Amino acid sequence: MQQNNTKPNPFEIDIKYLADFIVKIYERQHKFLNKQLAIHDDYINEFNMKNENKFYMYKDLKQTIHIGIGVNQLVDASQYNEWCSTSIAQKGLYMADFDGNTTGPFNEFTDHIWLPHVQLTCTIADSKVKIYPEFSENMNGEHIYAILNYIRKSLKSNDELSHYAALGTMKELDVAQYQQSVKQILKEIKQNHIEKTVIARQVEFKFNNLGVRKNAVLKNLLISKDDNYHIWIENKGLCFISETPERLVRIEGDTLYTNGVAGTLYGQDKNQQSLLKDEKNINEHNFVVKDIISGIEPYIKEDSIQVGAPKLLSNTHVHHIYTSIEAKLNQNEPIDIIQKMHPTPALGGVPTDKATSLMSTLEPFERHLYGAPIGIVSNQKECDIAVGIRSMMMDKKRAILYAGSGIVEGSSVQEEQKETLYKFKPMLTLLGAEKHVK
Ligand SMILES: C=C(O[C@H]1C=CC=C(C(=O)O)[C@@H]1O)C(=O)O
Repeated sequence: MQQNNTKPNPFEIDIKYLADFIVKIYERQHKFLNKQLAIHDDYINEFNMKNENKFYMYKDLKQTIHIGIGVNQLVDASQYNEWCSTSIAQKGLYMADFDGNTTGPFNEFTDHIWLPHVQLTCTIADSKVKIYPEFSENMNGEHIYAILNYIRKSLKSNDELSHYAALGTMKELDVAQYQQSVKQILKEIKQNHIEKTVIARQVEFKFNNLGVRKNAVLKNLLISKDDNYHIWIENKGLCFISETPERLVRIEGDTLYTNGVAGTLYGQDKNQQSLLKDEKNINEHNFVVKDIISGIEPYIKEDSIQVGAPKLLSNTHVHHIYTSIEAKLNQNEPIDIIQKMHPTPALGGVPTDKATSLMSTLEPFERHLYGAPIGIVSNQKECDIAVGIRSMMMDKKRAILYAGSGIVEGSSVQEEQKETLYKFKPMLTLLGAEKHVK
């Protein structure tokens, strides 16, 4: 990243062009990486091969968008403190896979901080977007500003992409096995071994031979009105995409912010406020909040914790009970805190060990980035980390969608199956395929 501590000059665009601007950046990734200063052809080819389709976009709950193009360096999470001791302020994308087993499709990135060649941080104030470009030492800054300028000149709000629908067939996978698993968990709960276990399932959306228009899917993610994290991580054409309401942790200065999000009502035409009075959902929510608080206790100052009153968090397809939690840190070790907090019972269960081992014997697939901590980490000991639910892994031929729900006493197989079907809707909407779920 840039070799000085001064804030780079911001680049400004009108907010109405934001989605198109980012889609165009996505389409022109190679242009950002190609023209290096005085580097001969072989190097350029090798450089392009290495950086092929390595891109991320992470929009946090404060609407700040972080974009990364290419990989300049991968910092192993265990080297975090050494990285912090370098004087240049840097930030990058951190991801873990769900259970720390690094055999997933993004295995070279998991438990690493991905420092891109070009990083764009977009902040929104009034109706303007300020874009702060930063770039690695071997990049040409003038070249990057020239591409940004070129894109700005070519902008005309392009609605066409957002009406796109991917054509294909949808299939719920392993339904009988899922139903059996919910019954099995309910049995374990009755026998009092376990209070809550989250079980997930998958839907496959196979594209027809036209394939998928990735730039249209990205645009749909960018124009989504729901107040969630929006995540796109891509490596060699394989994309992990998530629209998640779950914050694991945000650390800003000496303050830690986290949320309990659990307890669900699905569908649009229901009395949403009733969720805040529903005993089963309140119990499920309380497990999560209690566990999060005990997880952060070693890291926070006594009596500094502020827990909000439970509120309704409403999205287009599903609504949750939400509790904000804020505290002052007594020690700031972001990576340790992330690893200690994950998985909260919103994704694992109570007690964590028993619930997660039951979950892994019952789910017929690896979770990889589904439910994993993903977010921005800086060497100034700040971070903003989401949990990768309501997500999909997409390539040219198909998308595998993931969603789960917490099973507690009083859960029913049909209700949980339906709830998860609604939780697939945000990803189906990005594909323009939501009509597949009635
Ligand atoms: C595991 C998921 O949701 C979790 C997060 C919020 C509410 C949940 C629930 O009410 O079951 C789940 O614990 C998912 O969407 O895949």
